[in-house]
Amino acid sequence: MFSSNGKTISKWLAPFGIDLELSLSEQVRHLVNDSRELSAGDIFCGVNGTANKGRDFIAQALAADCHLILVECQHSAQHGTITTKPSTSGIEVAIIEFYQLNQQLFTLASAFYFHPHQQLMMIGITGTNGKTTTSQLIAKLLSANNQPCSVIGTNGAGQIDQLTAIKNTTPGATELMRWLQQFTEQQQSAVAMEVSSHALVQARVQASLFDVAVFTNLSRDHLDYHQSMENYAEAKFQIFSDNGEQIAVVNGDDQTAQVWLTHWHNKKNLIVYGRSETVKQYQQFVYAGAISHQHSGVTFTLSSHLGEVTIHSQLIGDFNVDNLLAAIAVLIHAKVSLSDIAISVKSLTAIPGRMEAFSRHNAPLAVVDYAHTPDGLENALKACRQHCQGQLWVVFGCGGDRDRGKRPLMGKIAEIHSDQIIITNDNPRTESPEQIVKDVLAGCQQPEKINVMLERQQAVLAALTQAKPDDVVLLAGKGHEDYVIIGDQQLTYNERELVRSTYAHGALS
Ligand SMILES: CC(=O)N[C@H]1[C@@H](OP(=O)(O)OP(=O)(O)OC[C@H]2O[C@@H](n3ccc(=O)[nH]c3=O)[C@H](O)[C@@H]2O)O[C@H](CO)[C@@H](O)[C@@H]1O[C@H](C)C(=O)N[C@@H](C)C(=O)N[C@H](CCC(=O)O)C(=O)O
Ligand SMILES: Nc1ncnc2c1ncn2[C@@H]1O[C@H](COP(=O)(O)OP(=O)(O)OP(=O)(O)O)[C@@H](O)[C@H]1O
Repeated sequence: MFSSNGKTISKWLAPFGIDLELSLSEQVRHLVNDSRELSAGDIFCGVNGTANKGRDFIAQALAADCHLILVECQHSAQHGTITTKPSTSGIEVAIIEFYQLNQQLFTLASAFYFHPHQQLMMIGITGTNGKTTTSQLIAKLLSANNQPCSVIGTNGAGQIDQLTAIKNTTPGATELMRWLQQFTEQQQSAVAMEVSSHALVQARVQASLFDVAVFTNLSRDHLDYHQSMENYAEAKFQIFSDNGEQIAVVNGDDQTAQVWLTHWHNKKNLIVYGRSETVKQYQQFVYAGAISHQHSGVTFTLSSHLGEVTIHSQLIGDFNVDNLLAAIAVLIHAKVSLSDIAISVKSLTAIPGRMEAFSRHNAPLAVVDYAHTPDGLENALKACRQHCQGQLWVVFGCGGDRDRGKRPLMGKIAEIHSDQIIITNDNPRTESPEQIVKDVLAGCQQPEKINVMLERQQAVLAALTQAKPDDVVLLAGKGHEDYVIIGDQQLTYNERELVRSTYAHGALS
């Protein structure tokens, strides 16, 4: 049996106790765990999930002319049992019962694709906020320093200027290994990938995958899935491996990280970053001091265990200083000199939809940002305030069919940190938009500064028109997304384009 790149994988299933001889001339394509994505020649891995069982999709896999079917079985005694069924084109396809297929999928996919991660510096970034930004900063900075680095995350997978959309922030093991194999073929030397708490709990990835594990911060999110903050923190902690080789890069200013650090007295492979002097106590540290904010960005003194350098960046807001520090720690680990780091940071531009600022003569500064959690909104507003001479406006909403508890918290935060508020649609999905707004308003006490305008484009244009040139308008929640989900419909909506075209051509009166 041969994989798509021609190397033999005839012994692929032997370590899993499955003795299957397939003809060496047969060509197989990819491992796929979703029947909706199968093509002829693929191997279908029918795992059991939270809602479905893999064997429910055997018929689809046969209809897709797949090469082989692995299907998760209930009992270990069934493991390795092989039956056959004809595919649509009449070929007998082997169906192999596989015990704990879901748990084994990572190892199975790694072996199938010849452990591509071993040829790459694997950088995993986890935390409630900052994963996308930090991963893209790392990729841009490493690539600028002759270490081509791809990304995998919310914005897609691939090289930073040609991302392909993917279903999950952190793909399942089969899709992940396929991407990694592609990156090795493209002569990439590193991958900066976002690691969601869901992926860690569901074993889509293993800690041992990562040469570098970055933790940004922890705040309230995804409680519908994790139930408690303790479970959520434990999920994030799973990114750290105790094999002694992985380097942990953690935010020393974050309370959850501080608890972990107290247990890590003797941990050698550790870089602690932050904006508090306390991070300097660690053997390896990255610290930002003397931070100053200008219209053109931020300037700070970077101190580290290797020395000091002045950093200027066009990015705005203190949390971007944190994201830069995390990225700089990774670059230091990758042996990039401090002076080269300073040069490459200077030419970095904002990541699309992440505190991306748009300006026009005689119009307010508009900042498009993906903030959609209470903490994210608060940080984005605080960052905008640092750059605001007049009034601070915010246009935001909350998603439907998701964590309802955060809605009044976001209302309250908007009220505390801004002068003018327009509450609008985010992705209401199947919930009533009016009810979502009511939930947001439950956290508010100053109706005089709040307007409700459900149609999002109208809300954005109203804010840009009514705000004064020295005001700042934060458009929070959509970021890079190019749609709004209302009911079951995904409608085209691109906030970055809306602002760009309004500022390029539109009349603001
Ligand atoms: C709740 C959850 O996390 N579900 C994830 C989980 O699916 P599941 O176990 O529920 O799958 P299932 O529906 O029971 O189906 C079982 C198996 O049958 C397959 N299937 C299913 C239907 C079908 O027609 N054919 C088929 O083959 C599925 O691909 C799956 O392998 O495993 C799948 C494969 O890895 C994931 O794609 C899926 O993510 C769903 C789509 C999702 O929306 N997850 C969100 C909550 C998530 O993971 N988000 C994080 C980012 C969070 C953040 O914003 O930070 C992420 O990493 O994306
Ligand atoms: N280090 C940070 N700390 C706090 N907030 C941040 C940080 N970095 C970015 N943010 C804010 O959080 C929002 C989400 O940022 P980003 O997309 O980088 O995080 P994320 O962890 O990838 O989130 P998601 O998985 O939801 O995309 C940003 O739009 C910004 O407002």
